[in-house]
Amino acid sequence: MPLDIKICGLKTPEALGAALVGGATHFGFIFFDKSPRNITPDDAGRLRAAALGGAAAPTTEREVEALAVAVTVDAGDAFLDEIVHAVMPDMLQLHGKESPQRVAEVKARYDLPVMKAFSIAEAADLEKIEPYRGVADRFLFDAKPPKGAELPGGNGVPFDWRVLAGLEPSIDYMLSGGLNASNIAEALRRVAPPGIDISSGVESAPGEKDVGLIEDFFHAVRDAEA
Ligand SMILES: O=C(O)c1ccccc1NCC(=O)[C@H](O)[C@H](O)COP(=O)(O)O
Repeated sequence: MPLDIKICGLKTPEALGAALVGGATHFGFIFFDKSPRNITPDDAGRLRAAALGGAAAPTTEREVEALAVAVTVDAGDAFLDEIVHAVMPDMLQLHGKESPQRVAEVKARYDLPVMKAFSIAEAADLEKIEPYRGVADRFLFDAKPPKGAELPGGNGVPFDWRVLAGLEPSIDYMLSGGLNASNIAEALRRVAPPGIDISSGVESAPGEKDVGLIEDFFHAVRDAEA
């Protein structure tokens, strides 16, 4: 199976263009006002539209097919309505404490696939996914936020990937948390995840995506795959 690659926290056409040219299968927008990657639904909608037909327009079929992911944290219906209306995302990523019932409700309300994020530190944390199986379409395994961190994700810290060793092979997920061009080869070798997700590792400062770092990351992924 080809590896899914999500570049998250995009705010500029340049960064989105670099992600698409590099071969991202997913691109993420963060709708969380405490995040340095926060973007308004209207701005994300414009960026997405530009990616489909403007300055950052894709030139290959693979780029056109990349999926827009809207990332929210315990968002209510009114905010989700606004995001879905403005962005027309292909997938919703729920990165808060959403219950299985809430995930099911969101899926049904928007008729969109949902990726549910979980903070992982030890093998026991994986038990939390059980009630979400058959409800969420995909999981995202991220590190637990460091003490005092304001963000549930995007903290640039990895977790111990060995805890994924016992995971059932049928579970579809993205590996996330502190990935970068230097550690992605080891992550792919050790974990062989169906997908990977990166944000801080392609930034020059919190929330500032760097086109050069995005390119370096894709080169590292392609070298590791070769
Ligand atoms: O990135 C954020 O600022 C963020 C804020 C609130 C909820 C989720 C957030 N990010 C979600 C992602 O999917 C990130 O890509 C993921 O946590 C990995 O981030 P990083 O460790 O920085 O690569």
